[in-house]
Parts: sequence; C-alpha cells; structure tokens
Amino acid sequence: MSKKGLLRGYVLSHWPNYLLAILLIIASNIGQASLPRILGSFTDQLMQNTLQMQTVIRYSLSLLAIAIAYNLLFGSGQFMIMKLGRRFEFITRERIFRKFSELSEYYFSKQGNGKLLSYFMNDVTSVREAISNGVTMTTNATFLLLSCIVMMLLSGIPLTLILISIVPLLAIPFLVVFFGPRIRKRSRDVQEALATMTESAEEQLGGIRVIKTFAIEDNARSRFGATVDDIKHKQLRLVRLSSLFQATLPFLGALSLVVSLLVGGILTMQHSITLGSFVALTLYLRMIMGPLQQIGNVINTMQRSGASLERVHDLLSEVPDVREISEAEALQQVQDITIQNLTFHYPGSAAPALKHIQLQIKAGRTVGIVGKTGSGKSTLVKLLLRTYEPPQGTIFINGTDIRELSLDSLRSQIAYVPQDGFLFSTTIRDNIAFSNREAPLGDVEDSAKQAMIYENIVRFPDRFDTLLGERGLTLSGGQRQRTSLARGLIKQARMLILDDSMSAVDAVTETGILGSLRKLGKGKTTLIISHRISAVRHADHIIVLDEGQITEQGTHAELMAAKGLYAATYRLQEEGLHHV
Ligand SMILES: Nc1ncnc2c1ncn2[C@@H]1O[C@H](COP(=O)(O)OP(=O)(O)OP(=O)(O)O)[C@@H](O)[C@H]1O
Repeated sequence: MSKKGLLRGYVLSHWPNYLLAILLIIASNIGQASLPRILGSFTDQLMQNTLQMQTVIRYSLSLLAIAIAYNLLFGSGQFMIMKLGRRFEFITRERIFRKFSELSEYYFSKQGNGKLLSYFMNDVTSVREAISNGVTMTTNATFLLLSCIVMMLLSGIPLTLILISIVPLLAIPFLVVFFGPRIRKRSRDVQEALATMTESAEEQLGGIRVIKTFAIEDNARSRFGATVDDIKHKQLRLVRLSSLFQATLPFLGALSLVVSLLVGGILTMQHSITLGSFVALTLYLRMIMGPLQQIGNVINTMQRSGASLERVHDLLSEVPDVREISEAEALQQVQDITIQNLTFHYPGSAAPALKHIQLQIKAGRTVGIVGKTGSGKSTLVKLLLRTYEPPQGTIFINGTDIRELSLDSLRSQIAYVPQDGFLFSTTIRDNIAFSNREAPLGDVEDSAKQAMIYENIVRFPDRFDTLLGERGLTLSGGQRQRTSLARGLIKQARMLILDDSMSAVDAVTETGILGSLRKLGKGKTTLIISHRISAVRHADHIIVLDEGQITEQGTHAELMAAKGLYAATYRLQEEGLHHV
C-alpha cells in the first residue's frame, strides 16, 4: 500500500458520504456566490430609482433565505466531513495499536515510548485534520471560486475585466511550489523535536526518584531545557516561513482589488458597465480572497500532515521480525524441549549472546540456570518464547522446530514470570487474573497463597480489590514480584519459567515458595533462572552459563563435587547468608 493509499482507501470506502457532503458544500457555495449579484442588481435599481417597498422586502428576504440555506447546507456538509475524519482517527488508532501488538520486542527496543505515543497523538490527529479540513476547504474554495466567476459573467461583468483582476492571483501556484516542500521539511523537524521532548519528559518523570536521590535536578532540568529550546527554535523557523506564505496570499488578493478598482472604475465612469456590476465585481473579489486564503491553509495543513501520514504509513507497513509461517502448527502440550547447537546474536550486535548451547529439558523436570549477570540466561528464555526469533533448527518442542509453531499456542502453553513483572493500574485481582479475567476468586486466592503474597493482600483495605498504581497502593519490590508470580501460577500452564522472579524476595520466603512449587508443580516442566543457588539446588538438572556458553552442568551434588564456578559461588553465597 502506498503512503497515499492509506487515505485513498478510507475515502473510497466512504465515497457516498463524502460525495453527499461535497454536494452540500457546493450547493451552499452557489447560494453564497449569488449574494454580490443580488446586491449589484439592488444597486442598479436604487440608481434607477425603481425601488419599491415590496422589492426591498423581497431583496431582504432573498438575502435571509440564502444565509439560512448556507448555514444549513454548509453546516451539514462540514459536520459530515468532520465525522468521517473522526472515524478515520478512530480506525487508524486501532490499526496502530494492533500493529504494536504484532511487533516484536526488538522493534520496541529501538523506539522510545514518546515516539510511539506520538503516533497516536500528533500524527493521527494531524492526518485527520488534513482530511477533514482538506476536503471541506478544497471543495469550498474551488466551488466558491468557480461559482463567483460564473456569477460575475452572469452579472454582466466583461470577461477581460474579470481576467485582468484575477491576474495577480495566478502567482499562487508558483508560491505553493516554492514554499510547499520547505514548509514540509520544517514541519517534519518540529514533529521530531516534539517526539524527542515527549520521550525525554517521560524518561525524566519515570526516573524522578533516581534524579532526586542523586540530587541531579539541575542536570535533569538543563537536559530537558535543551530539548524544549530545540522545539522553540524549530517551531520559529516553521512559523516564519508559513507566516510569510500566508501573508503573501491576501496581499495578492488586495492587488487584484487595486486592478479592478482602476480598470472597473474607469469602465463605470465610461458607462461601459453599470454601477451595480462594478459593486458586484468588488464584492466578488473580496469574496474570492477567502477561498484563496483557504487554499493556502489547505496546502499548509497538507504539508504538515504529509510527514505524519508518512510516519503512520511506515509504521503500518512495518513487517514484524518474529512472525508465523503460513501453516503454523498449534502446540497442544509442552513436552520434551531440545536445544541444539544454538548460537544467537542480537540484531546489530557483533558478539553472540549465546554460543553452541546444547540442552535437553525432559517433560515434567525442573531445570535450573545460573550464571553471572549478562551471561545469557534471559536470552535463552526469550528465544524459547520467541520474543526474538531463534535460528532455524535450534529449538524443538516435542520434536517440532518452534519456528513452525503458532506464536499464540506456544506462549499460552508457557507461564513466564519475569524479574520485573509489570503491574497495571487496576485491582490486585485483575493483575493476578491477567491471563483469564473470568477466573473465580478462589483460583486467584490459591495462586496468591502459592506465591506467598496472600497474607499481605488480605491485610490491604480492599483485599483483592485493592487498586494498584497511580490511583492506588504502591507495592514493595518483593510484593510486586510475588504478585507477578501469582499471575504466572494462575495460568496453570504445562511449563513454568521463573526468570529471576524471586530476586527481591527474602531467602526464607523464597524457600517457602519453592517448596510449594515443588509440591504443586509435580509433572510441570519448570525452568528456574536465578543468581541465587539456593533457588536451583533442588532442580533435576542445573546448567551454569558463562559468557553465553554452558560451562558446567549436572545435579547440585555433581556440580559441588566438580568444585568449579558453581561450587565456588555456592560457598560464597552460603557464607554471605551466615554473615547476615
Ligand atoms: N535487546 C538486546 N539487544 C542487544 N543485546 C542484548 C539485548 N538484551 C541483552 N543483550 C546482551 O546479551 C547478553 C546476555 O544478556 P541476558 O539478558 O540474556 O543476560 P542475563 O544472564 O539474563 O543477565 P541478568 O542476570 O543480568 O538478567 C548481554 O551481554 C546483554 O548485554
């Protein structure tokens, strides 16, 4: 789909409504354009002293009828077009959100939140304005101009006089060609600077606690100030150019009035045209100035929205880097997992995050993964969940390459509990029953008990209905982790992955949770990633990762006997515990 196709597709699918709206506006313009003609003929009758009370009333009523008709017709046409514009905005926002949900983590890691939000806020609005104002103003301007010219001819104004008066207006297309691309470039600069500012504001607000504890408010202010300054500078550059452009248009209109006064005045004095025709001509030229300014505005709006349309189009055409093959298989149940010679580089990264990983995870077994920070533990899980696409022929579930599985079936079979499980600003119950909003309270309570957060929750004022986040309660790090763990457990998936999900929980609680998981999780395949050996020591199999490679593996006893990194880390951590 081309950039313009996004708009064209929408307009074409609503063409009857657009057509009706355009016809209403055209009809209103024809009525409007007859006003100067009526006033011209009124002037002529006035000059000939043929006016009677009845005629004056008739003229007044005609003007009133035209005004009312204009109001109704133009108002309805504009309303229809504005409504269609709002619908476009609504549909496009939905499409953008759907696209966001299809895109992979890699896409989001490259884009700041501010930039992503500006698609919803600035870009969609700017395109909507362009189609709403664009259609209304273009129709209005074009047909008012045409109607005025036809009416001028019908009013007995000679064609040469009309053409001479209009000559100054012929410069407009040249001005448009000159100013158009320049305004567009400056407008794009402003959009980008705005996105950077939103991003910076969001980051500073998100990190406000860190900023305060490090007492670097001045630093933060000056960094934010620089982005605001940049916007001001770029906006002024844009405003300078677009003001010059917009001011030139009325100037040309005024010039055409000067010509008409000069030539039309002489022709009136020579009685070549009537005074009424001369009055009508000046009124028409004044009337034409409005549409001319509108043309300028339309062009400016179009220029402004061009960049936005391009951005929205580029986003909607973005191909997700993790996608299903056309005949993806649905995974029925996670059983044996085989990882075969898996080497993985993050996009754009020269060093591999994982090197030649060979691993068998038998159904129903618990596998522990330990390793220093940055050793590749989370990367392994991300590949298993296809957050990033693993190379072909490296990860198999039940003998099928996971790249041949449907994403939905793969992810719904696995309950993944990350270290920093995000909690939404809603109730604790909704946060836990995230994968199934209909889950009965009993199930929510059971999983909270398994995650050892139940006792905390029942002490909150509204128990499971307690609101979290901005409008509610703030949980401690450990409480957040256990709530997120309960969210994973309620899913009742065949496979559970705990990715350092108890790092903020004290050792005693951790032992309690692991004990209950061992009891209740019988038959479930479990992957426990941890820095703490205490979390994995009871696993059936433990692997030690170091710089993306498996350096040791076996049971706790075997690894202790091997006296390698695992045994050394264990002793260090045990010592630490004894010193607490
Ligand atoms: N999105 C990414 N893009 C590029 N490199 C990444 C990305 N995520 C992780 N890495 C790199 O891959 C390597 C492994 O990271 P990973 O997050 O898997 O380590 P980890 O063992 O889980 O660490 P931790 O215990 O601190 O969570 C690191 O060198 C990290 O810098």
